[in-house]
Amino acid sequence: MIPVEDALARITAALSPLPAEIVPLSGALGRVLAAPVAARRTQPPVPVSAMDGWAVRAEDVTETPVALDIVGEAPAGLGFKGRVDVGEAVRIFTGAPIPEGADAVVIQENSTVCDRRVTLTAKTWPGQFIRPLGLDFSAGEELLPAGRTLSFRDVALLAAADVPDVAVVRRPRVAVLATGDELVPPGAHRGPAQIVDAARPALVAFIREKGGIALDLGIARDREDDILEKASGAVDADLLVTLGGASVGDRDLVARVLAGGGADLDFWKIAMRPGKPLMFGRFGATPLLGLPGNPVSALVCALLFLGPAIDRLSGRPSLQASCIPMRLATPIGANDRRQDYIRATVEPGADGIPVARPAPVQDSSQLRTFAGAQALIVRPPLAPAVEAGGIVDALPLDL
Ligand SMILES: Nc1nc2c(c(=O)[nH]1)N[C@H]1C(S)=C(S)[C@@H](COP(=O)(O)OP(=O)(O)OC[C@H]3O[C@@H](n4cnc5c(N)ncnc54)[C@H](O)[C@@H]3O)O[C@H]1N2
Ligand code: MOO
Repeated sequence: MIPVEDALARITAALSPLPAEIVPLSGALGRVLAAPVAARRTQPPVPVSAMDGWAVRAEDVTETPVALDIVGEAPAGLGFKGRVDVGEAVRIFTGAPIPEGADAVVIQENSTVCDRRVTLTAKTWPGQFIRPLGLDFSAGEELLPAGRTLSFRDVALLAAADVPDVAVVRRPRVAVLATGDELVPPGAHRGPAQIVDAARPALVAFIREKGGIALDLGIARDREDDILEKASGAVDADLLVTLGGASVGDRDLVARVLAGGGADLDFWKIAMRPGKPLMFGRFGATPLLGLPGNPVSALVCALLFLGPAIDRLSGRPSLQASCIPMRLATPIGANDRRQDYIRATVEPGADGIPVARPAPVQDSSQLRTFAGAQALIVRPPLAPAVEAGGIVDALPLDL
């Protein structure tokens, strides 16, 4: 059994970011930049007004009230073609270029208009309510780094910077294959003791949530030919994830069968609970992550290993949540040699430290406590017992 950190390091070292492709900005949300993006224009491209009001020479408005001649209008996107001379004002709107000669804007709330004259009732100073050239960014400046997962805010920035398309890392294609004679898909006709395949739909969802493309290879029966045939559907995938058949039972065939069919295992079994029989290697040219069958084991391993694997293929730094200190609501015993991930709900703590309440039973078949968990308490190998009120490390899930 290898430690969790070693397993993670071996998985990420065996994978590299996928090649880039160009996508229009309309399809860029959630994609990962393959290269830094620079602004293609300066914003604002000229000094502009930040308010609706009057473009003036500040030195004409040092004493108020003062009446100025209205000599024109500066709409946004167009501006006023002439200049503002001594004793003159131009009607201006938010975003419009500041006319030549003007160096301040008086907001319209501080003005009254009579005939072709405006009376200003508030003093101003050079630069007031003017957005200088390049206030936001300048052409050629790097706006976003490679590896950035694009948010809707980034889309706004790139659009404003006149960037119509971007180079992003190709989406990882991740194939998922469940194994087991006992499994039936949710909703299908089944025998009284058959088991519903819960982990495969969960993995498909997880892969999508991580920005990958899930290739659902279905359920393979516990037969060599079926496992090999279905696994061969991953030939174009960037990663093959299998579920189950990883342990020592007579029907736990996955490692054996895939090895016969060209798989090369780097490791098999890690010092972790749940999730001991985790495998990693290659099936032909395709990287292979073999998750244990117990559904909570499979999905905790997905969080800890599949997530970072997809991040690595996607060319982004791993977004894995890091541990934070939490206070224990109930005591936990000393740990053995496997790093433990204990499902817990979380309550606010009086001193600001969140309080983690471990589910009383931690069987790796119990999906309800997994769905309801807000954190996984991480117990390193051989960690001593902790009393109620003691501090533990925990990985927040979706607090
Ligand atoms: N004698 C031993 N038995 C077991 C050991 C061991 O070391 N010695 N390890 C246990 C641990 S820990 C785990 S985890 C499981 C994992 O074994 P497998 O990967 O071979 O999993 P299966 O036997 O195929 O399945 C286990 C269990 O989970 C159900 N299952 C499988 N796939 C799914 C799915 N897609 N959705 C929902 N449930 C699934 C399956 O029906 C079994 O009930 O082995 C322990 N045994
Ligand atoms: O590792 Mo198993 O995952 O303890 O149930």
